Amino acid sequence: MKALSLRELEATARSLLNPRIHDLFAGGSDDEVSLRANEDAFARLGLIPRVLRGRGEPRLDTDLLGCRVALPIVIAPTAFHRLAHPEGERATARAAAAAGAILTVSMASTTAIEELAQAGGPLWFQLYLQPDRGFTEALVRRVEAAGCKALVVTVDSPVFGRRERDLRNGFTDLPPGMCCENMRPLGPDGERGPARPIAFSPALTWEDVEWLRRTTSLPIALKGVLHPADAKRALESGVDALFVSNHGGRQLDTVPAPLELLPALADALGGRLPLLLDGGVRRGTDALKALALGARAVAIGRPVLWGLAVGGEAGVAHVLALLRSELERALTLCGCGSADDAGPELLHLSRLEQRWRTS
Ligand SMILES: Cc1cc2nc3c(=O)[nH]c(=O)nc-3n(C[C@H](O)[C@H](O)[C@H](O)COP(=O)(O)O)c2cc1C
Ligand SMILES: CC(C)CC(=O)C(=O)O
Repeated sequence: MKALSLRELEATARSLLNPRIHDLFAGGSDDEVSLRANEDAFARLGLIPRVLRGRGEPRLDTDLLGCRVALPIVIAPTAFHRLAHPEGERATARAAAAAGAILTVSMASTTAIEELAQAGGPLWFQLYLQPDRGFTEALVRRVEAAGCKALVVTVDSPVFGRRERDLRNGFTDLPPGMCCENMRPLGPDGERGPARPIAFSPALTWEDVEWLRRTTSLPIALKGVLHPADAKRALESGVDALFVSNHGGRQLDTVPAPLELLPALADALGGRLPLLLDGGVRRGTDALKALALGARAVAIGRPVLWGLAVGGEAGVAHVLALLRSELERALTLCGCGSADDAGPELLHLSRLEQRWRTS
């Protein structure tokens, strides 16, 4: 029987996965306060529907960084899909292409970007800026040549978060035969060298982002900008979008849920950059709440890994189909014909929040 919800799918994935792999995917950093906060924030925010608006069947298609997509739900970058299913990222890419959804390929993908491009769907590529600019530039050229439509630069990882589940389980490395395929430098004849480790650098600055801006004409999204002052700074660096994300609660712990930080970021930017949100999106109503608070789209991380673990390509297709139909239903129940109709008036804000937002 197919899972009726992402929660059911998560439970099935848990029963199928090796517990160390399950923990690697499910876990957060330190006390996992942010991890829990992400889902809780959606549950705590209520929706107040509008009625009798006659908007008909809702439309989900939209534009994201120059890509026409079938739904405002993006696949967030997650590492190591081949640990979830033997076909790994290839299965994810095929499911995303069939659904008309963007797949953001992780820099820690266990499949080469050229192979994923064969699925034919729109791809974004997630980058950790490496201190070796020559390597970073070569990788950017490689993903440009593969046809990626945007770069998603993750900026919340000047050091890797401390994930105690992995330390307890002794998970330190990928099994033999698997590596971060895009970290293998291409030689002059196209042969691939050994994979380099991904470097996390506390020395990176806005100047590195500006260097990247000068180095590529691809749209650039910064992932993990949470402070309104940084959002304003991002405008000056010439980037094209921000991912409001706490890395699924895996980097700095006790960072509030992105949903709670979204209004202040939207206010700071005043519509000058599109915002995407990830962290804890498990229902169509969650996506609707983020859209109502000003996100252009949401992204999902772990649900895709659960789908892969349970059913490979069909499992990921099921994840996207469930969220799609739930979002359509939520929009219809709220009297919306599209995400454009969804605004903060649909949200049950506390009196305190209402006063703050109107002051
Ligand atoms: C197993 C796993 C691996 C991840 N790998 C990456 C990664 O390689 N790069 C990155 O920027 N974010 C990575 N993330 C964070 C996701 O892109 C995303 O921010 C987060 O998973 C969203 O929260 P959700 O899992 O609750 O949907 C990873 C998250 C998980 C759970
Ligand atoms: C292995 C890492 C590069 C993937 C990551 O960002 C994460 O696990 O959160």
